[in-house]
Amino acid sequence: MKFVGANKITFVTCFVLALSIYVALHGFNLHGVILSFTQDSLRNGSVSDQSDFVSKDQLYLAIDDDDEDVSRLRYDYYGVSCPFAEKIIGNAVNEIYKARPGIAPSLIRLLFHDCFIEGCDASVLLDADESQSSEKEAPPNLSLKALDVIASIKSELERTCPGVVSCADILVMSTREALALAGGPSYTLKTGRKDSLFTFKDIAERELPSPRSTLSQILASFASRGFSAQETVTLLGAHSIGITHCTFFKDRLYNFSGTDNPDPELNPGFLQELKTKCPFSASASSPSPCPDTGFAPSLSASDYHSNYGLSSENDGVIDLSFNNEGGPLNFGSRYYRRLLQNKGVMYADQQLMASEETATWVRAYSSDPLLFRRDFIKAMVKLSSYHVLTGPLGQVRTNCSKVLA
Ligand code: HEM
Ligand SMILES: [Ca+2]
Ligand SMILES: [Ca+2]
Repeated sequence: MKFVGANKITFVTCFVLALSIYVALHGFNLHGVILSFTQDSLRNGSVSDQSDFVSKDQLYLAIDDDDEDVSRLRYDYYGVSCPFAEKIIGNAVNEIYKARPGIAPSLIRLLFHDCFIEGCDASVLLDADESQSSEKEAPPNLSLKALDVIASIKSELERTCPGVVSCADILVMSTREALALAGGPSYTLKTGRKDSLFTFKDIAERELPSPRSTLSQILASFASRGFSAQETVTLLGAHSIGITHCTFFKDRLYNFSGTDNPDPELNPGFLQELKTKCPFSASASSPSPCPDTGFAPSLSASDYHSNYGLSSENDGVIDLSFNNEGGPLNFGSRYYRRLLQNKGVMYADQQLMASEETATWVRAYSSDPLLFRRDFIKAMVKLSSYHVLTGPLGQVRTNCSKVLA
């Protein structure tokens, strides 16, 4: 019996070995395809300097551009270099989620804010240093959470496979796990993202959509990143979990567009409910003062904040899941049903009803949770792969908040 057992082990070892050789060859063949494609374009004269001495890596660089990056992500990218990476991330998210279920929406928002600004490159996680101020300091990012979750998973992975798993990949994989725990759909993800060397505070401040955006602003901002109107409606379904601070919609309750009256579009019953949770305060009519400088909103300060208000510490919050209205499987659909009743919390949310095209998708998702889940998977996979750094571009940080020296 012992002998047979040993044989079995030898057989398994050989099989695994053969499989990895096959995978290695297969990988090499794929590289060959890229090479011959490159040589074709060299022959066609699109790259001028043809040399027999050009190494594979140089050729790789020669064909590199933004559109090539996504195609270089792979399933099981860490299969050899860190085989338990996905397991470690999954277990960690599970453990943290038990104590803090709020990490699910917070991670989803963190992913959105990272990917939307210069792609999914963990640029949002970097601290300020001598050479650059941090994206985290941009007003829309001041209310981000769960950065500590990524940091703690990163340090666990650094103990197992030092310097291997990028922060950008940890963010997309952790978010996928958290979303599934929160009742959202699950999906498979390619990996191989690299981390940026830069953080983009000014771009984040300018380009993250404001809760006071109009539909055309929202659609333009998503369209410039390749997302259709339908995909934009789909992604906003993430607003069916998590929280929103009163600051981001309080003007709708007390002084909408300087009228001293509520937003006439708001459902009257819902208006009363929101007023109870977000009582009138001096800052209701104009966005709150800068907490870092402490000065009351002067003209320039309120201009600064009118794009994206800042939340103060004693600001109330609204539960976007409304006590899990409709049950966890209503992830997404409940958001659209609420929009149909004029119960969008932010002005930007309710704007999805402002055109026939987007309203059609709101109606479709409100009545067909499975359609929503299918589309949400596609949109999240697309968002998670938006404008990634791969191959020789970027780096793998060892600490997610610091560029590798
Ligand atoms: C027009 C586009 C969007 C605007 C204006 C917007 C704005 C906001 C604002 C102001 C908050 C409240 C933050 C707070 O009070 O702490 C929020 C929360 C959230 N957003 Fe968005 N968002 C947009 C799109 C998205 C997208 C595309 C996603 C993901 C796919 C997303 C996911 C979330 C989640 C999950 C939360 C809850 C966060 C938490 O509980 O920590 N948002 N959003
Ligand atoms: Ca890129
Ligand atoms: Ca980014």
